[in-house]
Amino acid sequence: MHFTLQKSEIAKKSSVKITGSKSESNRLLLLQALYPEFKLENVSNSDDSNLMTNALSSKSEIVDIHHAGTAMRFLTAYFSIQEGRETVLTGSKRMKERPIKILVEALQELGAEISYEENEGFPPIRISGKKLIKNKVSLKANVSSQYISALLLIGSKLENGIELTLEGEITSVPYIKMTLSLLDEIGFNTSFEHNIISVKPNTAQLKSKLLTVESDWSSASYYYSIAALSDVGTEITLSSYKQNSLQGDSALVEIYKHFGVSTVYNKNKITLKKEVSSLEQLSLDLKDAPDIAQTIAVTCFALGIPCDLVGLHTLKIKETDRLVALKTEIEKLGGEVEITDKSLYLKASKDINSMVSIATYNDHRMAMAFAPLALKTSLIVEDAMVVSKSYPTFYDDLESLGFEITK
Ligand SMILES: O=C(O)C1=C[C@@H](OP(=O)(O)O)[C@@H](O)[C@H](O)C1
Ligand SMILES: C=C(OP(=O)(O)O)C(=O)O
Repeated sequence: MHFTLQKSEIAKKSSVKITGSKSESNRLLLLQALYPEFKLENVSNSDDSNLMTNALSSKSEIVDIHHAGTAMRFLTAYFSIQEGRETVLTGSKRMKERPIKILVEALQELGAEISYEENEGFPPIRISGKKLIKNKVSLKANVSSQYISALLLIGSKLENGIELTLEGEITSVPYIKMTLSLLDEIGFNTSFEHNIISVKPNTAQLKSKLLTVESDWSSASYYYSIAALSDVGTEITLSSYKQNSLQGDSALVEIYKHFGVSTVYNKNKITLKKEVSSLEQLSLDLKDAPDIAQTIAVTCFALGIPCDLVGLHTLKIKETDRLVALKTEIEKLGGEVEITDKSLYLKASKDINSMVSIATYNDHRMAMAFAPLALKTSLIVEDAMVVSKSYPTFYDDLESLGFEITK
């Protein structure tokens, strides 16, 4: 269903409670399935986390994880060590185009039995769960950090733990560190030095524990964009966040200072405040925070600020080719964009075309990144509920700020 977002004004002060981080939730759900002794709170209510929960308790041979990339990668590792269980792990049409060979080969090297059901290197895959004996493997680290996190998550269950040697440039590093920090928090021993990562085997009895998932920083990015597009003095309070986040997208705090958005931490809340800014152009390397590239590109377009974004080599294999999708949709609105396989350059623009229909390509972040534009002009968001992949209540929360949305 398409939603129309009328040109809107938002309240001077508003607040929103955002669901738990999808990335933290999907790691912790898997770890909880391996180690039932701990409990979780503020788990993400996203489709992807619900799919993860259901997949982990599924008894059927075919497990379909739709568009959920982290679930696909993490569950490939998980089902590889479920001794005696045969699983066909599949997903949406797009999931069948998202590569998994690097992870499958690493698991096979450790002794896993995995075969391709359709195209070599891509889901669906058939996994015959067994005990993995080996513990050392090398893999390419510049395609997706999710392969590395998947291996680390099961590492503690292997007889001798796991030791990974990462080849080439390491991408999306904060997501790897998040995995290690969560393992540390539960009580495992991990290390990450240069290009070697290890998780020691689980020997001692783990203590039961309540773990609280921090709210999602990628979801917060849309409010940073809204604040950047708002009048000076506008304040938006978001919960529940912490200053020492495990999520790399908390880089938003520094990045949005360029747009005049300051962040004040108060207990478990952050307040974004729009101040005067004189930004003329922006250059950023987003290899550590790929999921906020769309948000930042649209913020710059809305403000008529040229930007040069690099480190975007992972964007082509996400929910859609996000580089092509951004170029196509920003150009419909009147902008001019140049892309390569790993970068995006947006020229300065003055006018924004009105009532443009934004295609979302089964990508939640396309819908959410363009929605703040309603502060500048009316627009249509196609297949608007695509947002449920990570943030099901997105439009209700925008309405609470003052956005006028015709559903
Ligand atoms: O591990 C994770 O939770 C994620 C890692 C990142 O993927 P890549 O490492 O493929 O860039 C990110 O884009 C994705 O949304 C979530
Ligand atoms: C890339 C994303 O998710 P995934 O890879 O888990 O599908 C995302 O949420 O932006």
